[in-house]
Amino acid sequence: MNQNLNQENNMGKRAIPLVDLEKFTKGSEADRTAFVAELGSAFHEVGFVGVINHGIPKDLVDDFYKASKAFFSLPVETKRSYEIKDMAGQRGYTSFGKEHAKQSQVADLKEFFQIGQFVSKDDPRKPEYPDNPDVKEVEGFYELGKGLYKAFEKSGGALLRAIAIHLGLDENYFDPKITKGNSILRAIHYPPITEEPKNAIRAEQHEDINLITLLVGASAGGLQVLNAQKEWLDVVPGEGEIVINVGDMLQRLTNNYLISTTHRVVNPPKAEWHKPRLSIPFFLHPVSEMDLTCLQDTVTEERPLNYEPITAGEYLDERLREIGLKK
Ligand SMILES: O=C(O)CCC(=O)C(=O)O
Ligand SMILES: [Fe+2]
Repeated sequence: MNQNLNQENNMGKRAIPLVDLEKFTKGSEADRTAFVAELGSAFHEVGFVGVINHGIPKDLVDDFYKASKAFFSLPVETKRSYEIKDMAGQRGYTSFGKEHAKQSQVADLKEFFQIGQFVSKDDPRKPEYPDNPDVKEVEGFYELGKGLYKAFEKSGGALLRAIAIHLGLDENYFDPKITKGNSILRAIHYPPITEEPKNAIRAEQHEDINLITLLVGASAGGLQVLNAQKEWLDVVPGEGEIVINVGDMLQRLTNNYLISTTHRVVNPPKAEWHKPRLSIPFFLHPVSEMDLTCLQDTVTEERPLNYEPITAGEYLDERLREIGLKK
C-alpha cells in the first residue's frame, strides 16, 4: 500500500505525527532521546500520534477482529445475554443506543463489548475487577481478548515510560500506577446505516477519560480529530499503524500541558452506508487510587493550576455518569 497516499486526509496532509516505538524499546541512547522528544511534542501539540513497530502482534489483532465480528453478528438476544447489570458497561456487552457523548442527547450509532483487567481470585483487587464473561458462541473470544489486552498494556507501558522521561519524572513513574490498572479493551461495532440518521453520528465528538488510548482498526475511515484551528481532520492510519491519544486523566495530571484532543467518528457517504465499521480501542487506566493532582512542575506562571486534586477512581465515576453508562 502506498503509505503516503494512504495517509493523506481531507486537508491533503497527515493529521497526526508518526513515531516508531522500536526507537525507544530497541534503539540506541540517541534514538531513545529522539523518540521521547517526538512523542512529547506530539502529545503536547496534537494530542494524537500514529505508532509503528508497537509490538502488538498482527495475528492477534486480526484474530480478535474476526472473533469480534462473529460476536456482533450473533442474534441480538444472544448478545444481550452478555449485558451485565450494575457494571456500567465496564464488562461485557452494551447494546446499540446506550452511550452518548457528555454534551449530547442522542446516542451514538454503535454497540460494543468491553473487557476489563484480569486478576486471580485471591488478588486483593478482585472485588474491583469482576470476571470477564466468556462468549460461548465464539471460540477463542475470551483468550484472544485476554492476549490482546496484555499486549496493549505492554505497549502502553512503554509509551508512558517515554512520556515520564519527557515530563522529567522517573522513567518508571507510571509503572506501579498502571500495574493491575483498570484498563478497558473495547470492541466497537458501528452497524450499516439503514435510514437517514436524525442527528446522530457513529461517535459524537468527545475526549477520552483515561490516561492514553491505543486504537486499532480505525483504517475503515471516519475517525476525525479537531485541530487547534478548529478544523476536523481525517485520521487515516497506514498499514500496521496504531493510533494513540492522550486522555483527560493525563491532560489533568499535566495541568493541560499534554492535550486530550476532541475526536469523533463520522458517518460514511451514503454510497457506503451498507459498510459496517469495527474498531478496537484500548483505554489505558491506572489503579483507582492514583492521585491525579497536577504535577508540580506543570503548574507555572504561564500555566496556572487548572484542576483540583482528585483520584482516578473518583474521576472515572463522575465521567461514567455523564455519558449515561452509570446511573
Ligand atoms: O471507533 C473509533 O475509531 C474511535 C472510537 C472512540 O473514539 C472511542 O470509543 O472513544
Ligand atoms: Fe475516543
